[in-house]
Amino acid sequence: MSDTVLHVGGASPYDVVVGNGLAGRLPELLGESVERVAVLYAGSLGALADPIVDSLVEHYDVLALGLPEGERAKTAPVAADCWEALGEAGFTRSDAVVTVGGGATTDLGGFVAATWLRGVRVVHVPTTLLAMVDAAVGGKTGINTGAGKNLVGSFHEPAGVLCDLSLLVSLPREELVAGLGEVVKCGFIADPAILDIVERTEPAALTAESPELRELVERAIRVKVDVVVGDLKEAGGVDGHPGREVLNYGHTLAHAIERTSDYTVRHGEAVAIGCVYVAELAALAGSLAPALVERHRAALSRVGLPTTYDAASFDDLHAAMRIDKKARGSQLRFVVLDDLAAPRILAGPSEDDLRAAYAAISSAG
Ligand SMILES: NC(=O)c1ccc[n+]([C@@H]2O[C@H](COP(=O)([O-])OP(=O)(O)OC[C@H]3O[C@@H](n4cnc5c(N)ncnc54)[C@H](O)[C@@H]3O)[C@@H](O)[C@H]2O)c1
Ligand SMILES: O=C(O)C(=O)C[C@@H](O)[C@H](O)[C@H](O)COP(=O)(O)O
Ligand SMILES: [Zn+2]
Repeated sequence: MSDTVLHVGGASPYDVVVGNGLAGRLPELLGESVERVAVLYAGSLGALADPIVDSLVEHYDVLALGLPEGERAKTAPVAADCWEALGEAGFTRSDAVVTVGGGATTDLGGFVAATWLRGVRVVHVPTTLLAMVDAAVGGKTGINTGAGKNLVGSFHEPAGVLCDLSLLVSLPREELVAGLGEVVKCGFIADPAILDIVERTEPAALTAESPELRELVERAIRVKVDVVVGDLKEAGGVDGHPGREVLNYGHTLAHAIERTSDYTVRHGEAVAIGCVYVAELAALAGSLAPALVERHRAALSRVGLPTTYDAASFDDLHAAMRIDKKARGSQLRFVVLDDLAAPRILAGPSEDDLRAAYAAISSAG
C-alpha cells in the first residue's frame, strides 16, 4: 500500500506521512540546510533507532542520545542533559533534532528542540500507536514537574512526522491498547466512524499490519490535524466548539490518575478512564444520553482498556485535578459531549457532581 500524506496547514506547514519503511524520507523532511542531527531516542529502543541513525550518517554529522524510559524522560534534568550535549557538539540554528520513540520521547525531544537556541527543526519518528495518532502531531511539547503532568512546555511544530507502521511490530500489546485510548477519544469527539470500526473489528485483529489499524491511525490523525490547524495554541474555538481543548477530552482526570499513581498507569489507559468519567459527568449535567455513556464503556473495554479506577480517593484526585491547564482560578473546566461529535466546555461543575461521577466509575469513594 502506498504512503498516505496528511498535510498540516498553518503558519508552519508540514506533512504527517503514514506508511511502512519511511526512514529514507528523513532527509527530505529535514531540509538541505541541516548539517548536524541529534537523534533523541528512548534508550531501550536501540534496535529501532540504529537503522535510522545509520541512514542519517550518510548525510549529516549525527549525535545519538539515548533517553530514560517513558515518563522518566520528561523531566527538567533530562532536558538539561540534552542541552549540554547539543552545546558540546556545537549545534546551531541550522541543525536539527530527530526523535525516535513513544509520546514521552517526542514530548521531551520536542521540548528540547523548542528551547535550544529558542527553536530548531524537529522531525518526529513515533514508535508507539499513541505517539503516531497524537503526541507527535500538533506541536505540543512538555515535561512534568513535581506538581503535575506537562506543566512546562511550549508549542513547537515539527518539520515533519513519519508514522512508520512497521515500527509497531515490536510494540507490546498493552502499549498498542493504550494508544487505542486516544483513538477512541477521537471517535467520540469528532469522528464516530472510528467507533464503528472499533465495534465491528475483532480486537485481536488490530495489529501493526492490519488495514483496520491503518484506517484508525489515519482517521485519528485527521481529527487531530483538523483541530490544531484551527487552534494551534489552544486559544479557543468558535461557535461554542472548545477548539484545541477538545483534544483534552478525558484528560483532567487522566492526568490526575497518572500523577497520583506516580505514572504507573499508562497515559492511554488513564485517558480511557477519564473519558468514562466525563461521560458520567455530562450525563449528570443532563446533556449526554445514558446509552452514550454505556457506549464509552463498551468501546473502551472491548479493546482492553480500563473503565473503572479504585487506586485513589476522590479527594486526592480532586486536589490533583486543580492544576489542570483548562482550569481558570479555582474553577475546573471539562470538555463534555452533548452527543457524538458535539463537544462543549462544562465550567465549574459542582463538587457533588464531580464526586458522583467518580462514584460511578469507582468503589474508592
Ligand atoms: N504532545 C502531545 O500532544 C501528546 C499527546 C498524547 C500523549 N502525550 C504524551 O505521550 C506520553 C505517552 O506516550 P506513549 O504511550 O507512547 O508512552 P511512552 O513514550 O512512555 O512509551 C511506552 C513504552 O513503549 C516502549 N516502546 C515505544 N515504542 C516501542 C516499540 N516500537 N517497540 C517496543 N517498545 C516500544 C517505550 O520504550 C516505553 O517503555 C505521555 O507522556 C503523554 O503525556 C503527548
Ligand atoms: O494535543 C493536544 O492539545 C491534546 O490535548 C492531546 C492530548 O492527548 C495530550 O495528552 C496532551 O499532551 C495533553 O495536553 P495538556 O495541555 O493537557 O498537557
Ligand atoms: Zn492524551
